[in-house]
Amino acid sequence: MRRGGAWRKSLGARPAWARLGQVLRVAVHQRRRCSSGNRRMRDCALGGASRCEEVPLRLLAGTGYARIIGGLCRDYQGTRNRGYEMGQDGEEYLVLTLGQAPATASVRMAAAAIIGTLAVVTLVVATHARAPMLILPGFLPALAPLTALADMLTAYLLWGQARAGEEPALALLAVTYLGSAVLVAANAWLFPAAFFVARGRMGEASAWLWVFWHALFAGGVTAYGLYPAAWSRPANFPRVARRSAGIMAILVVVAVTLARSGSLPALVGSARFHVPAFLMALMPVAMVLAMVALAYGRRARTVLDTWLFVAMAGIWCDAALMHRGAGRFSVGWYAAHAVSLAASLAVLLGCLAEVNRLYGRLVWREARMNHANAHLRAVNSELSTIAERDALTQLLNRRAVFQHLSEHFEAWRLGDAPFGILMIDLDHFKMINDERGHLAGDEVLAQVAARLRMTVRRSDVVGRYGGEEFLVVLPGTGAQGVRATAAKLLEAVRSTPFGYQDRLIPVTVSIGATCVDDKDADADSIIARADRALYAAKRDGRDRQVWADPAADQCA
Ligand SMILES: Nc1nc2c(ncn2[C@@H]2O[C@H](COP(=O)(O)OP(=O)(O)OP(=O)(O)O)[C@@H](O)[C@H]2O)c(=O)[nH]1
Repeated sequence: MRRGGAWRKSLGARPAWARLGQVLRVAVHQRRRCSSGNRRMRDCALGGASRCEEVPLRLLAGTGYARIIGGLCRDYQGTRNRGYEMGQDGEEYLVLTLGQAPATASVRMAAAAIIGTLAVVTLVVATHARAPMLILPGFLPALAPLTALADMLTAYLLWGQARAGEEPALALLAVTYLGSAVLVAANAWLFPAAFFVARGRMGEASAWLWVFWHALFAGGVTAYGLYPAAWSRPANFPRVARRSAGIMAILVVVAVTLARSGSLPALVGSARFHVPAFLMALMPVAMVLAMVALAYGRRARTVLDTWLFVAMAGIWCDAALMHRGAGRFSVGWYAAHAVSLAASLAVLLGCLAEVNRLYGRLVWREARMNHANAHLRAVNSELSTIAERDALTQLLNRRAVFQHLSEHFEAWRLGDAPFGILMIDLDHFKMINDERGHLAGDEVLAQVAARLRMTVRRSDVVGRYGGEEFLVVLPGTGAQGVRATAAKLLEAVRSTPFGYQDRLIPVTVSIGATCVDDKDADADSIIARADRALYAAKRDGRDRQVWADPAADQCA
């Protein structure tokens, strides 16, 4: 059974509880989306036998990615591997481009409002389209560069998106926009009296370039709309990008050459731009075909497709107004060019708005993540303190001090200087507990610990090894230094009694001292030796140190 194979595979490395939570979140989410009654969407449900289970999954639950994957499922069935890349840890991550981000309700409403406005403007202007207007020679030279620039920027934006997601269809669209920019520029360049003094056939070349430009744009968008989802593989990206750029370059060169050759039928009659009826009839049909391709080929559900739909609607209005107008410098002609600039801006501005919106979300998400990370770091450091420290004395606990000892032992084995240790035990501590209570005992322990810590060097390691027993590790210290330190500690504890409430409690300690030896197999054997010395110190009368001689005097 194919169902859910990839999902399970990609979830496989995670703990069972995390997998269950993730699967449930996706299932709940997709069921919610599927409840709209749309069969295709229902197919996307976790248990459905659609192709959406081929969508590799690396969900970041609660970040909105589930929704996007739902959108992908619905809109791009069978687009296996598309828009994904392998992370360093071998997991697949979603790469979201504008060609995949689903259009939000507000984007759709804005697009619908713009199309409505365009339709109304076109209807109103169409009734006066034939009226002649003042001849403004600077109009086209001013407008066309803007249109060409908008197309070029759109091409640049789309190319970036295409490369990021390795989407061949987006590359095709980017190349279409680039070709369109070149033809717009050529159309304005060859327009009579725009840049050159008018002569010859009254700018036939320019008129034909206008036709080629519209035909090429409609053709490119249709190809993008009908681009088979099954071919949308990253592996196809370089080939499709190269081929479409090559074909577009040939088309543009052919269009400019043909337009300039003078071999095409005249479009401009009596100094007026007049496209023959058959061409004019073809033009809106081509636009409508492109819109149908967008609506049914790609379902126009993504941000990009939505704005592309607006652009096509604008160009349809442009062609209709040109058709209704009475040639150059009529109301229809002026309005058509203005609408065509608006159409060129549609995708650019729409996509920029989306990029801004996504950037805003990214910034917020990053801020939230930084905050969460800071919190995590604080909790981690608190946890490691709890794990390492003894709550009563704030010294290292037994595990941590033993860990330090083991590390020093390993370092010594690898050639570091020898070290010594002191095993320190409070004398008759039971009596303090029995006579003054456990709270007094606790207080004495804490104060002794602080005094031990203060007496030794910063680099020495002091830990609470047991109830009233402390372990001190003295790195880089020879026998003489170890003995001297033990003497200092005996004196530090003995010299000043410890205060508890308004009483002074005299305390002494016994110390077993030793240093690392060649015969030591591990840290435990040093501890055992120090322990024996401590026992001897207790036996010999307490308040003293006893040196446990290693066979070979490493510490000398
Ligand atoms: N208040 C307090 N007492 C503790 C703590 N840990 C261990 N003790 C007590 O320390 C005492 C240790 O008693 P013993 O092992 O007989 O040692 P001692 O009385 O110091 O006698 P010597 O070591 O032989 O000098 C016991 O009464 C333990 O209950 C602690 O965290 N707080």
